[in-house]
Amino acid sequence: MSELTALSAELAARASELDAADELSCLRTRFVLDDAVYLDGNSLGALPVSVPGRLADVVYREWGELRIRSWDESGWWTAPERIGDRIAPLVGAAPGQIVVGDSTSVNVFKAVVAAVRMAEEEGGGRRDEILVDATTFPTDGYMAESAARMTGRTLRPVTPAEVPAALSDRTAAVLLNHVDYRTGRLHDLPGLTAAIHEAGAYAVWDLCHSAGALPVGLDEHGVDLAVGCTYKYLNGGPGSPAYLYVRRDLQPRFDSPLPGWTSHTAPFAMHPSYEPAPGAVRGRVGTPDILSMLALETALDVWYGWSGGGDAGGAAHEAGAMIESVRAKSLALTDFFLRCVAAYVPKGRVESLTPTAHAERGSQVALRCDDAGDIMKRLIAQGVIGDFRHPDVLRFGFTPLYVTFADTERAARVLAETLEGAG
Ligand SMILES: Cc1ncc(COP(=O)(O)O)c(C=O)c1O
Ligand SMILES: Nc1c(O)cccc1C(=O)C[C@H](N)C(=O)O
Repeated sequence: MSELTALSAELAARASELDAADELSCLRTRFVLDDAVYLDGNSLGALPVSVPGRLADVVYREWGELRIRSWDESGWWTAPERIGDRIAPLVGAAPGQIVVGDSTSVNVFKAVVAAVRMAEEEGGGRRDEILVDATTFPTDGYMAESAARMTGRTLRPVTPAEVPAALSDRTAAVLLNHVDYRTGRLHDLPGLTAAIHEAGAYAVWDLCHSAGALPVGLDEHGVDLAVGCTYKYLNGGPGSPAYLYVRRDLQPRFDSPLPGWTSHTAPFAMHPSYEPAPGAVRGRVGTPDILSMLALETALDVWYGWSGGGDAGGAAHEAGAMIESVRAKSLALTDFFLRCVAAYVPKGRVESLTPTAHAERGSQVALRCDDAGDIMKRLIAQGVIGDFRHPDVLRFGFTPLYVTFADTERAARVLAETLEGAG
């Protein structure tokens, strides 16, 4: 037996052991998957088995038969806050602080402008600077730039590591990503939020790449505002609505730059003047996108009833406990992937951009190599689905709800064969 074959047999055996011991393994059958290794759940989560049936019921019965009555009778009108409360335990928030709707981009805009307006209330125009993560997914930067222009502030891009030194009594708000979309680096949300507060500024976090993959602790760490999408680790489907978290004590001061009628305290009174609703409702804009929203609601079932369910409080507790289990598996998967890559791929052929320290790692592994675009095409053709991020990054996302250790070993092995074949 060659050295590589022996190594491969050993890693495959280890994968079997890890899969056998995995307490989340029963959840994989709740998703529609095929023979491919799906490592792109950090871009679009897999389809939960329960969603098509639920959507058919929403379309044929709730819309087709009940029609307009469904806004009340089927709970459509209150869906944004109800589903917000289903997401809340996954990001460490008590109920009543998250509203689902719009895209992440739109929620970034609402959150940043609202944060600046709060800072202005306290310090007038003296707080004239917004800090933004210089390494951010671009949409956050574009939105922050527009928010800065609209509020008459200066936008200053800095890396998360530079934030503490960049903070001053001029800082109004700071917009950061919890996990970097390119490298998979997990930033220090507790430490950075504390530093931002120390400077008297407001912290806005983008949770797109962390929610559903690791505990966030929004309430525990005193985060002011947060946003995130639901189509990655929350498996809500393509274009499923995003969410906005506004900490409870800040809600009365949340002054939305997009005060649509559904955030009015009496939307059906059709008043000419705007009076914001109390609570999370204040973060709404227009009519909720019910089909996507109810698909998301069903997709979130996987987090509830994992080990029996119980009452609402018990279910929230259970979802909170499950995210801890998901985090443990996520780290085990990414550790194992890095180990397999180190074993199979010749030294120097790829360079990992993802930190090895658990405290600094999200739920993806990013590998740099010059021919990444071509390599990813070849990988996909062989049933290993990751993605390519310009100019030279191979990105592999690990969704612990449905990715196995056997998948992980196979992905690394196919990657090594592909890299060898590509010369
Ligand atoms: C960190 C981050 N923020 C924002 C977005 C974009 O969100 P949306 O397209 O929902 O506005 C993405 C991915 O699409 C992202 O990765
Ligand atoms: N939102 C996406 C889309 O509509 C099409 C393709 C990809 C996406 C993504 O989510 C990209 C993702 N945020 C990323 O981290 O690259």
